[in-house]
Amino acid sequence: MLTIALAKGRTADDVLPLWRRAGIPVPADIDDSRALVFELAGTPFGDLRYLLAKPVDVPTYVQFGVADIGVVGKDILLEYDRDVYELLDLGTGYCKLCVAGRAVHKNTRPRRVATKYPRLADEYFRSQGADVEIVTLSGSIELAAVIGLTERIFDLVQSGATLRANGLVVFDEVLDVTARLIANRSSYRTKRAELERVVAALEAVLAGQEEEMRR
Ligand SMILES: Nc1ncnc2c1ncn2[C@@H]1O[C@H](COP(=O)(O)OP(=O)(O)OP(=O)(O)O)[C@@H](O)[C@H]1O
Ligand SMILES: O=P(O)(O)OC[C@H]1O[C@H](OP(=O)(O)OP(=O)(O)O)[C@H](O)[C@@H]1O
Repeated sequence: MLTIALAKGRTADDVLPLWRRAGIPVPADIDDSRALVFELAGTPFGDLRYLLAKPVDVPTYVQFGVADIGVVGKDILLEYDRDVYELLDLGTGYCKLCVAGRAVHKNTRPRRVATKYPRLADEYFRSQGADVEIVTLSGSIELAAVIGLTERIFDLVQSGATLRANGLVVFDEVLDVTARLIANRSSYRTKRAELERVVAALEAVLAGQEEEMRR
C-alpha cells in the first residue's frame, strides 16, 4: 500500500489532472467528497491510499511516515523545513512569494511586515539588512497593508488580482513557487520500487509537456 498525502485546495486541484495524465488512478469522487481518506485496491501502481490534508500539515504526515509521499507547495516546504525528501518539481500551482505594499511606501523603511511565512520573511528582511517586526497572520494578508497595520506584506501572488483589487503593488519578487512531490525517508528505501513507478509516470508527463512547449 502506498499512501499519498495531497494538500487539499489549490494544490490538489492543480495536480490531480497531471496525476490522471500520468495514468495514476485517482478516486472518482476525490474532487467533490467530504471524505479525507480514499482507497483504491489493485491498481497498476499497487494499492493506493489518498489522504487530503491541510497544506501545512502535508510535510508532517510525510515526515512521520503515515504517508509515504505527498504533494505540497515549495512555499510550505521552505517555511516548515520538515525532514523529508523532495523528489520532483511538478510545475503546477505556479505563483511567486513577493514583498508588496501601497505604492506610497515603496521607498520608505518598513517597520512591520505581515505574512503567513514568518520564517521566510525573517530570512528575507535580514538578508536585506532591514530590521522589521514580523506580524504573523493566517490569511487575507493584503488587509494588513490596506488598513495600515504594516507597510509591507510578504505573500503569494499568482494573477495579481488580489493586490490590484486592494490598491497594492509588488516591491520585490522573492521566490518562484510550484508544487513538489515529497517522500518519507524510510519509505524511500523500503518502498523504492512503488515510489519509482509513480515518479517515472509523472516524469514522463512532465517531459512530454516540456517537449510540447519547445515545439
Ligand atoms: N494564488 C495562490 N495563492 C495561494 N496559494 C497558491 C496560489 N497559487 C498556488 N498556490 C499554492 O497553493 C497552496 C495554498 O493552497 P490553498 O490556497 O488552497 O490553501 P490555504 O488557503 O493556504 O490553506 P487552508 O487550507 O488553510 O485554507 C500554497 O501553499 C501554494 O503552494
Ligand atoms: O494573485 P492572486 O491570483 O490574486 O492570488 C494571490 C492571493 O491568493 C492567496 O490567498 P488565498 O485565496 O489562498 O486566501 P488567504 O489569503 O485567506 O490564504 C494569497 O495569499 C493571495 O492573497
